Amino acid sequence: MAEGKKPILQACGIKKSYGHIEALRGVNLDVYSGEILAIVGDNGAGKSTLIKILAGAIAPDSGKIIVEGQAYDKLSPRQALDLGISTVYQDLSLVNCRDIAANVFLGREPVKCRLFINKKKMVEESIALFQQLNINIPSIHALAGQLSGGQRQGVAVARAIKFGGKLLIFDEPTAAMGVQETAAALSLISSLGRQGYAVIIISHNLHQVFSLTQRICVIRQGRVVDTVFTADVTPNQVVSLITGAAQVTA
Ligand SMILES: Nc1ncnc2c1ncn2[C@@H]1O[C@H](COP(=O)(O)OP(=O)(O)OP(=O)(O)O)[C@@H](O)[C@H]1O
Repeated sequence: MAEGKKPILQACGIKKSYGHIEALRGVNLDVYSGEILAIVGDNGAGKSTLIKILAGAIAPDSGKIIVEGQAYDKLSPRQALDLGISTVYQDLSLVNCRDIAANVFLGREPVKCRLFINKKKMVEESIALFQQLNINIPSIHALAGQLSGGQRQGVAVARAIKFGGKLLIFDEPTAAMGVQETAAALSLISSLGRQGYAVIIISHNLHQVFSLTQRICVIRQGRVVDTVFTADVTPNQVVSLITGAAQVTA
């Protein structure tokens, strides 16, 4: 990345086994603010294991996670969130029977007079956030259960950012979305990079990876085989890195 720029997050020598399966065999990764980085690899390569470790959902067997210069052996989910690392789940994290503002503030509602939930503040701040992120929603008072997949993802992103998210992780962000929703979700992710957030996406869709990212980290059998600038490679080269097939040159 840009010379002199410090990574917001580094994974150093991360190893993780499940019984005799070595899911990660010493993974190194740097992530920078303002970049969208794809992690690609075949099924079972270790992508999900890596992001679960970064998000504090599982602990590595060894290695370090360095966030803004501070090294950790492992993170708890709470610690990861407090450090600004947020995984954006489109389905699991919203309460369908509550409205959008309630979902943005879920569990961290502002109070007034030390007693009452300050709904007005929640609504105003949610509206401002959706404007900043250019997310279209039918109404701030709509219930989460009435939203499309893309809009739900928007609410999840708004919540992550509202509570200090600096590195947003998306696992297959457009899986199960229609064409229009996919376009809106990709445009939102793109704008996050432009606004200075760090973004990691896991995707099997190389077309998406090439249209969205600045760098691509390829994982094969638990190892990072290469991290490349998207502009410097072709999709075929990335496929070769994923599969380990030798490059055939004309
Ligand atoms: N909880 C678990 N228990 C046992 N083995 C696991 C567990 N989670 C992952 N693995 C194994 O670890 C390896 C890496 O899995 P992981 O889910 O990280 O791969 P992935 O690259 O995300 O794959 P996919 O693209 O299919 O989601 C695989 O061999 C998988 O079977």
